[in-house]
Amino acid sequence: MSSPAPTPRPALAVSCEDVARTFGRGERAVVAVHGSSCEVPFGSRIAIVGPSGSGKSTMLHMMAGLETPTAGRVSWPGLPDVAERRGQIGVVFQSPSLVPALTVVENVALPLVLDGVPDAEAQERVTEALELVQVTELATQLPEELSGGQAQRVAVARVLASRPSLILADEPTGQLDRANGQHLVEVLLATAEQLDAALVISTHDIEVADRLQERWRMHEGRLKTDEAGLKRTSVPRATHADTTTAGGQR
Ligand SMILES: Nc1ncnc2c1ncn2[C@@H]1O[C@H](COP(=O)(O)OP(=O)(O)OP(=O)(O)O)[C@@H](O)[C@H]1O
Repeated sequence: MSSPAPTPRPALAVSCEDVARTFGRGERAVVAVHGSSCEVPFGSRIAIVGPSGSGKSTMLHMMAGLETPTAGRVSWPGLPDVAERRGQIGVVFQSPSLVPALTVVENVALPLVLDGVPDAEAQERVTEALELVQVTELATQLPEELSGGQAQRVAVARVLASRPSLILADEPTGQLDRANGQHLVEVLLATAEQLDAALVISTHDIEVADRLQERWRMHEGRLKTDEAGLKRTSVPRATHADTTTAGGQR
């Protein structure tokens, strides 16, 4: 008797339906994102461009599940297991946010330790990630001993070591010179390729955006995914969505 066919992986890493995010209340309320929708399939390479304050970080944080939308919903059809999802979504923050008391190697290993990855495998992944972003020689340094650009590369190594299937990078090259910035984008692209991950990068740098297959634009809190040059044909919509809505996760 033949064994049952494996369940195909749903195509979408994340889907946002009419999401909005307001900070503060009353007169002080700031609408960072107005109703915006998008779909990010596994394997896609997307740049989000837009001026400072247009809502790029807020949008990425909602895609990561770090911010809860005040309206609309975010779902991760291809990452339905809430417990596993934490390790599957890798976020590179605008500022590196390393743990000050831990060395570079300990910072990169931390998520793996927390996820219970066996020591030998964790060590292998950390070594590989440090090599990829070319910071091996900084392994025993503390964050306070690093330049901004070095710290950002370490933060990227920490994400790569987790081998995520959705990589969300917020201005990852903002603190790097041109050559290092280009190298980092190549590393993110190569890693996404290797992992068949979705990669979304917010950036002000048009050279970075040019390296990616699609370009979306944020303007005054509204996301436009249909600019000229956008080339994705239809993406199959998954039927079982684990969802974050206004009011929290379910
Ligand atoms: N936690 C917060 N509390 C209050 N307002 C916020 C908060 N986070 C973001 N905002 C506001 O929401 C708007 C969008 O901010 P966001 O950081 O998402 O923009 P951005 O496009 O990523 O900007 P940049 O390119 O400068 O990082 C801005 O007006 C910002 O001041």
